Amino acid sequence: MVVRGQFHLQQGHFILDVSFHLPGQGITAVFGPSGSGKTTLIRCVAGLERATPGFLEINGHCWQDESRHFFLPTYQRALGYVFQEASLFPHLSVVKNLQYGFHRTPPQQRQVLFEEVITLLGITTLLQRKPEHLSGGERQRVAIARALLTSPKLLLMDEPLAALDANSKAEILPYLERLHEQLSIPVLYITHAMWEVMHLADTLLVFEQGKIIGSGALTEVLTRLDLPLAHAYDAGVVIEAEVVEHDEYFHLTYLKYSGGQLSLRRENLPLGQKVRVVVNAKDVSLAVENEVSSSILNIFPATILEIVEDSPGQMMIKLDASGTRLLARITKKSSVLLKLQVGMLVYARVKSVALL
Ligand SMILES: Nc1ncnc2c1ncn2[C@@H]1O[C@H](COP(=O)(O)OP(=O)(O)OP(=O)(O)O)[C@@H](O)[C@H]1O
Repeated sequence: MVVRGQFHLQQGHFILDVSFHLPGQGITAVFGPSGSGKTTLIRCVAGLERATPGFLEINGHCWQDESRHFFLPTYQRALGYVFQEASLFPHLSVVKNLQYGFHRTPPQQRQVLFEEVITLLGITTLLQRKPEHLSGGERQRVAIARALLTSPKLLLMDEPLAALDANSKAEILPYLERLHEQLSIPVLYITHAMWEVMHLADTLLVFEQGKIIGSGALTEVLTRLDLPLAHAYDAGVVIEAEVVEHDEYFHLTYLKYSGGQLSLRRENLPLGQKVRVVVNAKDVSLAVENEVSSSILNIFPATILEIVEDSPGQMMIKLDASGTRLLARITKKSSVLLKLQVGMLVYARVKSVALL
């Protein structure tokens, strides 16, 4: 199951020139500076622009193939589109807004149940309200539900949280996470916020000046030292882990991940719960010996994969800690004093692990 495409489109001075091959499920975050072409890509995928050459196939369904002059118009593409501002019909109640899309999909093509989507987005108690009586976060949850109820083969989300305040963003994220766990629809998710990428993305597409400069699994792309992301202030990695133990005496929670165990401040989470944690490059220091006298709890043996100058006087080090990628930002002076080299075994000391 894959989503693959290729578009070439000129608009004024701007040229979109991309080709991509993405997993057929999960969330692909589309990330890049303003004006780099993210919305243009989504418009091509939706059939709102006709790129030539152009090709698009969604899990075996061809929507465009210019080599045989084939272009499926937007209204025939089974896609859901969620924008920054939820565009609900103001005169209809929430339930009528939802039924509108649901009933337009022939019963034999429906892939989701009405009740299932309402429960998933937590909107059961909002059904009789008019959109004007909903908060921004609630409106956006209804907009997502409405898009899902059309049984799309692809969900396009163009900065769906950008217009919300911090509280509404935090309120809606768990619903997006659930959507991601429980539905197998591929999602293209445009955002400017690294925080959202780290929370939600499985795959990352990085845009610059109309081109895709990086694409692949989230951490693989986040740790590519030739891309700007690994040199941003908040550069870091995401680790998928599971809660395995709580230590009441020391007020710690232990997480298991593919490379071993991590501890963090006691969190009220059930055992077995899957979580994501972020380890920022600025919170990782390196030692050439394992100092047992250190106050740091999370220390991992790791091999240096790459070393590059990050900014004047600062180095970015890419590490492999038993199969898990880490980034460490250290001073150039420390790098010279420790005689760091590619292939060397070091100890990565992680000062802080943040639960997402
Ligand atoms: N109809 C058009 N005619 C000419 N240029 C256009 C047209 N539509 C978009 N552009 C230009 O194409 C470029 C890419 O725009 P696009 O909206 O895809 O960027 P973006 O990455 O989504 O930006 P943002 O993050 O600010 O939404 C911009 O330079 C924009 O000015």
